[in-house]
Amino acid sequence: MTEQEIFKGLAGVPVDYTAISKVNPESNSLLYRGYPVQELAAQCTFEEVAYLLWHGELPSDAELAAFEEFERRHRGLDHQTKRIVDELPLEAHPMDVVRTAVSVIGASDPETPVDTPEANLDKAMRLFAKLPSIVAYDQRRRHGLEFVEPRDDLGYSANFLWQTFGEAPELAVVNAFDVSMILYAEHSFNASTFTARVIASTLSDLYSAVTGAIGALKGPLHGGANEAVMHAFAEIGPGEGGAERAVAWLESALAEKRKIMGFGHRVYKNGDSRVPTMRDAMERMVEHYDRPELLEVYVALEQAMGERKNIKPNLDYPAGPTYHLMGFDTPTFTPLFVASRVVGWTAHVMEQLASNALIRPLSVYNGVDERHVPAK
Ligand SMILES: CC(=O)SCCNC(=O)CCNC(=O)[C@H](O)C(C)(C)COP(=O)(O)OP(=O)(O)OC[C@H]1O[C@@H](n2cnc3c(N)ncnc32)[C@H](O)[C@@H]1OP(=O)(O)O
Ligand SMILES: O=C([O-])CC(=O)C(=O)O
Repeated sequence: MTEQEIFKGLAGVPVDYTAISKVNPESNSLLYRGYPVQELAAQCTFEEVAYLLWHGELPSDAELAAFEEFERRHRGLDHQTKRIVDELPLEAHPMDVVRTAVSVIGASDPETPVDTPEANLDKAMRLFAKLPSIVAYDQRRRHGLEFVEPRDDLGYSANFLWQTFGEAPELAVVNAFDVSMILYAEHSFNASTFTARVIASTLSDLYSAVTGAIGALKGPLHGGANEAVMHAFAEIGPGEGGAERAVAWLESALAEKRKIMGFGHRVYKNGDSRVPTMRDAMERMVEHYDRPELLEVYVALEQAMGERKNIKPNLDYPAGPTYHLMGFDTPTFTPLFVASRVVGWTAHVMEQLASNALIRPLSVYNGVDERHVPAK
């Protein structure tokens, strides 16, 4: 038998072009439509960045105003979606809830089969507007709290925090949250985006692509890692002496051959381009909530992981503690990632459809040789 080379996990294999973002591990940079993500995080709102990712250009004042008006008008949750969310068990993982809610929205939308670029953009913008209501409400219902109606005098991030906590959020918190949304929005052919593109390539619909992408994001090797980071912090435990406990925890986790969540990356091998910006936001939140012990654990674990394995943090490492400080429940962290990445997923669905080829790679068979059912 001749040995045929295979590319396990498609590692290092380019499978298509994209004009949406450029991940460059050599220069440790990430560009959205040509703009460095750090500049966008410093100077733009998440709404502007979403517009950029979908349209390819930053919006003019009039374009932004029209998009913001659309987004604010579509924030509410219809009765049917709310009723179905209410029927799901309170123990259901929030990723399962958000996946189901997107599926319900798709099943109820008469436009689902219409796949013109205009119809898909409209669906993408409506999903973008509705996801905060779903994610916020799911966290609240687990605490026995009612749905909080959106406020159309607030921008996307301020309203997201308002709908989750039912209190007017402080500006510093809104800014840190907005930065996290911008950083999470897009990252080329990661596993969930590739899933969305595979689904789109069969000429299925945009909601199916997003539903599948949510399933792919849930896993701890991908988006589920932001939640898993906080499980590690919980295992390390609160209180004084966090740095020593973090190092001891790491030693035993590595001895048990556990993967340390929030570290490592398929593409970046010298650190994730988004981490310094997210870490700044996290440090602002540590100061804002006066929780220096959390930063102590963060720094100790990062340093020990560098010394023991020479593996650097990815975006999920600073994002997890940031969301924890803001008051989000740990299982809500990955749905926050969904609310942001829906922009990237839907931009990729539209890009895939604009120049589609069915995605269908080959496999190399290594099962038993041909054989025959014995004659009876
Ligand atoms: C937003 C995002 O989705 S970013 C990714 C979030 N995921 C995580 O944080 C999960 C933890 N990280 C990992 O599991 C990995 O680093 C991945 C899945 C992200 C990337 O994996 P790959 O590119 O396939 O790297 P691979 O798994 O081959 O790692 C190479 C070596 O580093 C080790 N390694 C990589 N990451 C880690 C980690 N987080 N903890 C411990 N060891 C690790 C591997 O065990 C492997 O060691 P070996 O050669 O002795 O077997
Ligand atoms: O690119 C990846 O493989 C994972 C990642 O960082 C992301 O999706 O943001």
